[in-house]
Amino acid sequence: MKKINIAVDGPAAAGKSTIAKLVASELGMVYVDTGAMYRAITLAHLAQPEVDFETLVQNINLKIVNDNGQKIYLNGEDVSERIRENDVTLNVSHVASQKAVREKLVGIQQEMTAAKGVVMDGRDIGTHVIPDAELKVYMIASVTERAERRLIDNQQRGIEANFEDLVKDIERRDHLDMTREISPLVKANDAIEIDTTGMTIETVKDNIITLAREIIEN
Ligand SMILES: Nc1ncnc2c1ncn2[C@@H]1O[C@H](COP(=O)(O)OP(=O)(O)OP(=O)(O)O)[C@@H](O)[C@H]1O
Ligand SMILES: Nc1ccn([C@@H]2O[C@H](COP(=O)(O)O)[C@@H](O)[C@H]2O)c(=O)n1
Repeated sequence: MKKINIAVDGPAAAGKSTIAKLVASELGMVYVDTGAMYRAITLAHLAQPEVDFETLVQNINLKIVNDNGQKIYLNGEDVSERIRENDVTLNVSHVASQKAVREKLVGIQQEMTAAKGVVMDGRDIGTHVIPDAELKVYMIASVTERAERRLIDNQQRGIEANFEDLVKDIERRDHLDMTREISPLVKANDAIEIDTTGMTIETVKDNIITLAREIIEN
């Protein structure tokens, strides 16, 4: 069977991680959530705001473990849940705009995808990390639907949230991610756009599996 990489990009809370995880599991591929990596560096920055980004990333120990999903360890500590909290979410787009941070993480991500067989989600996967990915998906949904989904998500994780603040955060983060100088969020020319507004998780997953199987089997 042909081994492929799948890039899933799109704005905040569009459903990228949920769908990427399910697709990877069904196709026996490895799932990688790159947003978690930027969040982990943000956590390290919040602990040492006086350290410049170049020094910070040189001295960081980031470990990604695929264990029915993804776990992320920062300097030996499992921070998979901690990185979802509001202080990290508020600061992550600023940290992700730094050249030293992007160079470090894109390098790690390209190593992870070199042997193929990866479903990777993020903002610059199809445009910069794996521009030769066999399948690229650009996933979008209306801001209100994304905020409603994230509200439920946060409530389930025990993170304080309200709908209006979530709309503002999603719009603010999308704006920063789409207008930054290095690798802004943009749809790759050869990506297939899927608007998941009003679609179930199952339907979105099945659509991508169909697209992937066509490539794998031909
Ligand atoms: N098609 C869908 N229908 C309904 N809910 C969905 C759908 N896709 C995802 N969700 C839910 O929306 C929430 C946000 O999804 P997810 O975390 O996968 O988005 P994301 O694009 O990876 O977000 P971020 O980039 O901010 O990490 C999750 O709780 C997920 O279960
Ligand atoms: N490839 C990526 C992935 C993420 N980012 C930045 O991280 C933030 C958090 O990502 P989530 O997917 O966990 O929401 C995101 O808002 C981006 O600022 C990135 O730059 N590139």
